Parts: sequence; structure tokens; C-alpha cells
Amino acid sequence: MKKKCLQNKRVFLMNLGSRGKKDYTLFDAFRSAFSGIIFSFKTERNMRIHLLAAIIVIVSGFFFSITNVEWMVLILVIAITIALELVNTAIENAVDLITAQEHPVAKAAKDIAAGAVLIFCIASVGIGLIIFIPYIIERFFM
Ligand SMILES: Nc1ncnc2c1ncn2[C@@H]1O[C@H](COP(=O)(O)OP(=O)(O)OP(=O)(O)O)[C@@H](O)[C@H]1O
Repeated sequence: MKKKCLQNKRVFLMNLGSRGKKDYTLFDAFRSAFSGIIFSFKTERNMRIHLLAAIIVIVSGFFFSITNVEWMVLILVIAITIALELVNTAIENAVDLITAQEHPVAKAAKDIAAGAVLIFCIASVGIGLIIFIPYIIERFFM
């Protein structure tokens, strides 16, 4: 999958060169951004896990009728998690483009990017617990 996307990217860049940068419209930019998001969902298992977690959190938000401020926090947390995973995917692809060989610097780059996602995921779980535990206690234990 990654190889095919890399091939597509090379073909795209070659075509772009012949069309000229000016022909790259705002619509093209949005399309590229969406194809990046779809690429990440197709190639990254973690991204699909984030999506599943986001769906569970959103359904729980409706179930417990959380407040507007809590919705804003959750939306922000979901968006940042997915955005970080997208950056992580971009770094992984950039590293793979630079070297197909095992290299300690390539490992460090990928591990650090993954670490950034992990840190925010841990914070997200904490935020989720702070928001939902009082609702769970009120609904099921009182
Ligand atoms: N070129 C490389 N040289 C050395 N180690 C590498 C290299 N490529 C990947 N690794 C190691 O393998 C791990 C997994 O890399 P991979 O590119 O498969 O990402 P991934 O499975 O999508 O990772 P993640 O789940 O962390 O997003 C990296 O975190 C790194 O430790």
C-alpha cells in the first residue's frame, strides 16, 4: 500500500511539474489533504484505533448529555490526536523515502514521532476519565 502511494506521489509530482505550480488550485490542495487523511486511515492501524475511540467517545457524549464545554474539549482532543497521528504518518513516510535500510537515526525519528502521539493519547485518556467518570457514577451508582 505504502509503495503504491509513493509511486502515485511521484507520478503526481511529475504531472504537477508539467502543469506548473500555478495550476495547483485551492481545490487541488484540499483534495491532497483529504487523500493524505485517507492514506493514513488505510495504512495506519493506530489511526483506525483512534477513529474507533473517537466514535465511542462521541456516542458516550450523546448518551450522557455532556455540556457544551465538555463537547468542545472532546472535539479538540479528538482533532489533536488525529492530527498528531497524521504528522506521525508523514514522518514515517518521509523516513521510509530517505532510507529503506535499518538505521538508528531512522529508528529514533520514528520512535520520537510515535512518542509524541503516545503522550497525547495518555493525556486524552485522563481527560476522558475526568469528563465521563462523574456521569458514570451518577447514572449507574447513585
Ligand atoms: N529504517 C528503520 N531503521 C530502524 N528502525 C526502524 C526503521 N523503520 C522502522 N523502524 C522501527 O520500527 C518501528 C515501526 O516502524 P513502522 O514504519 O512500521 O511504523 P508503524 O508500525 O506505523 O509505527 P507506529 O505504530 O509507531 O506508528 C519504528 O518505531 C522503529 O522503531
